[in-house]
Amino acid sequence: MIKVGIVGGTGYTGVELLRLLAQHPQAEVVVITSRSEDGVKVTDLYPNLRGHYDGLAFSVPDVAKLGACDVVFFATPHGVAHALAGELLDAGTRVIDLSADFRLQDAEEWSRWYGQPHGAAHLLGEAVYGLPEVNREQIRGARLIAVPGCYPTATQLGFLPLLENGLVDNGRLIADCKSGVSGAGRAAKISSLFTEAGESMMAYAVKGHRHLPEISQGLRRAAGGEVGLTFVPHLTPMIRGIHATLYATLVDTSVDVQGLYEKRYADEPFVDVMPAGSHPETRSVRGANMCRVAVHRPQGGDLVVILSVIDNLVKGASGQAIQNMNIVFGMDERLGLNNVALLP
Ligand SMILES: NC(=O)C1=CN([C@@H]2O[C@H](COP(=O)(O)OP(=O)(O)OC[C@H]3O[C@@H](n4cnc5c(N)ncnc54)[C@H](OP(=O)(O)O)[C@@H]3O)[C@@H](O)[C@H]2O)C=CC1
Ligand SMILES: CC(=O)N[C@@H](CCC(=O)OP(=O)(O)O)C(=O)O
Repeated sequence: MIKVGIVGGTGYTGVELLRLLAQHPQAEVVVITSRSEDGVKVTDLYPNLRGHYDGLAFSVPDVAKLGACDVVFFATPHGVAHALAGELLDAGTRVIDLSADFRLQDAEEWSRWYGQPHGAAHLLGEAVYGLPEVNREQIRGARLIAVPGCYPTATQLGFLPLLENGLVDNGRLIADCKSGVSGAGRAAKISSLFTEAGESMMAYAVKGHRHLPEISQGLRRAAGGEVGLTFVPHLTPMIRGIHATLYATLVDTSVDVQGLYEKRYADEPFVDVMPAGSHPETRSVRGANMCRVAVHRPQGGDLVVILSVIDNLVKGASGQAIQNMNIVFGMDERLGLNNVALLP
């Protein structure tokens, strides 16, 4: 059994880790932290977990206890993993970070976007970006994994086959993305109130969102050179889900884009290429570790539109984190991960 610790167990991604790990045959959660719920039983706060974590209570983060785990997930705001990851790695514990702390390879770029100094730049050299569809070999055996963000997962999986094959104008990429409100975390915020977000939709951070450098970094790697990306996130009145509508201009209109996507993802357990012209809905991935993509050529010209949907809390965070854990420890990548959505 792999002994698991979770830092940030009361937040949305922390609880999603608990929900998914409850069904993992090779992993046992032995430490779960919360500063605000210290001493509270997990099942008292989250009755949906009754019968699974009955003996487990939240405790304040303690490096000695966490360092006795085989792997520690960070489901915390940025900066927390910077402070603790080094000591855990020294203790021989693997670290899988759901925050953005180790996603950008350039510490200065990270500081610019996150508004604080990078707290662990010396660890960036060994941090592996945990997008299995790109980095599976590097993830195997890695000590430190940076789990991609939710918008970056949907956007990169949608664009990758086009960029890897040099099929589009890399300077004119557009990602028009919508997120459910759980993407903003569980902490109280006026913009997340039901009365604010429940019946409204808005774009935000059009001038520049912190996922822009992360997505661009991944797309540059795929394209083997510079890319020009416009990324506009939106908040929509749903709890879970990311819907990415991606636009690119083909440089060769004779290519079979649908066939290319089917081939690229044929062996990927968590990417589903739908029949050409499909309209994947976020509810078709709700609760599932799955990205569904669909290829469109609206006017049959040089415009290609890719639709990509994920559950932000599963393939966009906790499910992908567990997928990484499975690969790191050499297990079947699909263990504990249901890829069947809750709703049709
Ligand atoms: N929500 C989403 O869809 C996604 C989130 N992410 C990323 O995952 C991370 C977690 O997100 P989410 O679950 O939504 O966040 P939440 O705000 O819902 O939860 C944050 C958790 O971190 C704990 N925490 C806060 N500050 C500290 C601290 N200084 N030290 C230790 N623990 C702390 C909180 O508990 P307490 O205060 O009691 O200690 C809480 O359990 C973030 O970095 C987020 O950007 C990534 C992809 C998708
Ligand atoms: C709807 C909403 O607010 N979404 C969050 C992004 C989700 C996320 O958790 O991203 P990181 O892990 O990179 O911080 C936002 O736009 O900031």
